Amino acid sequence: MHTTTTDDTPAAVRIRGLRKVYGGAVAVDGIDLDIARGETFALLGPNGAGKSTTIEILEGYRLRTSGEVSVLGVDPAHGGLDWKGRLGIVLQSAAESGLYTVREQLAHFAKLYPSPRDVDEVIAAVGLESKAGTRIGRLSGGQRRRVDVALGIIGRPELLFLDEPTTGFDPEARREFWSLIRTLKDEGTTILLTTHYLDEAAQLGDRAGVILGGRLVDVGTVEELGGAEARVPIVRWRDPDGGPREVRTARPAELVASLVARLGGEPAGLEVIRPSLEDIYLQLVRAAGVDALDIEEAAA
Ligand SMILES: Nc1ncnc2c1ncn2[C@@H]1O[C@H](COP(=O)(O)OP(=O)(O)OP(=O)(O)O)[C@@H](O)[C@H]1O
Repeated sequence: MHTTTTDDTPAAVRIRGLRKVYGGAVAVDGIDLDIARGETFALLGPNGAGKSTTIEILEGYRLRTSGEVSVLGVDPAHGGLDWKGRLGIVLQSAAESGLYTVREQLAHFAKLYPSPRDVDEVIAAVGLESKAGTRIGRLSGGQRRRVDVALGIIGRPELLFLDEPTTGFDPEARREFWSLIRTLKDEGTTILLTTHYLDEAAQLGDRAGVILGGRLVDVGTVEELGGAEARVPIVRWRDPDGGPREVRTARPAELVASLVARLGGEPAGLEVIRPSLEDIYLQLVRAAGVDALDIEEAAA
């Protein structure tokens, strides 16, 4: 039977004052966060920001230095097998055996859970039907990543951790993966996702948080992140002398109408841009002074 939640904790994840220090280096520096049951939360941040460390503490893979953490009502540092069976985990890099076929590996893991999904359904959901009988060691990088995702969902988890799940996916596979995640959401699965693909966060996340230097610098719905100011549209055009112009205005239509009147016709190179989540994220990262290499990697 599917494990029902008997604890009375309203949040799936509750984090207070979380810190992790490796040697002398602070990787996570006082994070507070609640993730509601059934919510999909996207954790964003450049390389080395502390996302994986945070997630791995929640999964029970790493011990925290200090702070309070509760995952499905349990402290992950003391989570037993029952608790682990309620989680689905897709690590950043997985180490599944290359010797087994996709179907064998999934069938093996399915046996470890009280109420697993059907192996062939999961294989189809991650788009590996044609590779079900192939040894994992002979799959491409993106196909192996799909096996990781399949292993993460085979146990019908209440809470699914996805650490950069679509790295290496081709664009079509990413869209198929998004539709799989929407199905899991509809079934009530709580999902904590890290990703460097901002469109993925915008597509899937009910809320998102940005971690910089181990601190959560902003949390909000995907529509709210960065604040209203960051979302003001940008109007760009070229003046008759060729000079580029750019104005941010909440009333772009008014500005364009006045430009048309002033220039006596269509402004050259006219663009009205509404900042995307990626633009807003990059503004946040730049404002925090994170170096350019990390920004480029994060946006890549
Ligand atoms: N086992 C470890 N020992 C020492 N330092 C570590 C260890 N794991 C991570 N760190 C350091 O902690 C910081 C946060 O790393 P973490 O892997 O959590 O970042 P991240 O946000 O997941 O990055 P990425 O996007 O590259 O996966 C980094 O400075 C990293 O070098």
